[in-house]
Amino acid sequence: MAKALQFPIIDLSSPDRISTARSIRQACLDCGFFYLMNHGIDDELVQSVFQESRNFFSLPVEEKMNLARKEHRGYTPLYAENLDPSSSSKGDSKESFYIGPLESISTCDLNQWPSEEALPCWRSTMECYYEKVLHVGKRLISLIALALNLDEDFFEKVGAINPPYAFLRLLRYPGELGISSEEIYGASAHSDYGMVTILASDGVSGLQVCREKFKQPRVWEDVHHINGTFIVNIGDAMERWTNCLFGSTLHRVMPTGRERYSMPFFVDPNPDCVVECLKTCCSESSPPRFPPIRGGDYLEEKLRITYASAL
Ligand SMILES: O=C(O)CCC(=O)C(=O)O
Ligand SMILES: [Fe+2]
Repeated sequence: MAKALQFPIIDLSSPDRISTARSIRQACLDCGFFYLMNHGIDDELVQSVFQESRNFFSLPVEEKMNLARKEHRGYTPLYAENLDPSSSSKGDSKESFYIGPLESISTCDLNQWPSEEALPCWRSTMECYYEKVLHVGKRLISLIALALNLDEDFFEKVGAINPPYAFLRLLRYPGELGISSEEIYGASAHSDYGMVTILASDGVSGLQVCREKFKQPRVWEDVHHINGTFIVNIGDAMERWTNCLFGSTLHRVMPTGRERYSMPFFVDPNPDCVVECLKTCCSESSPPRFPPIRGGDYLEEKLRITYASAL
């Protein structure tokens, strides 16, 4: 049995930004995960996105495959991804749908959308949620900049979020899994690749975190759902910027026998932005641990490994 874990709760509506930034800093130093409350997105909207997600995943598989993933947008079937190729050769037992930058943000819309006949409110619901959660992401990133003793618009100035490069991913983990000789994960152990991830889940358990990724054996702790909050975690780009001061924490989703829906929103750095160690996070005794890298190059390489290794 995994131990249960309680992350700090950050109140996004607090007028005291300095104190909020201080709490975020502590959460990022401790484990890189926290709950976000009073984020300003109505639960009614979140529930309608879950409902539209259920509507999509219950379409016949041929119809879903008409929207098969291209340019990182669209549908990926069960077992098509493997987030930790070292732990299992079979892919992860989840299906997903990715929505990238919208027409209003990006010069070209590469998204794929289900037909209006099949799912009339789908696109407008997803676009509405995407815009709102992106706004939350931008507010969080300016608080993270403050938490790093930087100007609050630091990540804008270095081109990380203008234009923003964020992906909403709808996930469905089936309840029933067939018999397999290998251990099957809903999502195998990984850290997220971008700056920050904002996760909504339907409350079904399964998400686990390993707070010390370099320690063996790994200790996994259950993450509880708190109604009305998002779970936020730091991704690899932020780990590289901060020279591991803010670590990207390993997490995974274990099958529990119950169907589960979740929707992570990944705020990745703009592909042209160079992610390099912040001056405030290195010194002679603590030199940069990673070379500078274009955000796009890092993401492409991680996605290539994720999809290449699944059967
Ligand atoms: O489904 C979840 O709760 C987490 C999913 C996740 O970690 C991911 O997609 O990166
Ligand atoms: Fe993740």
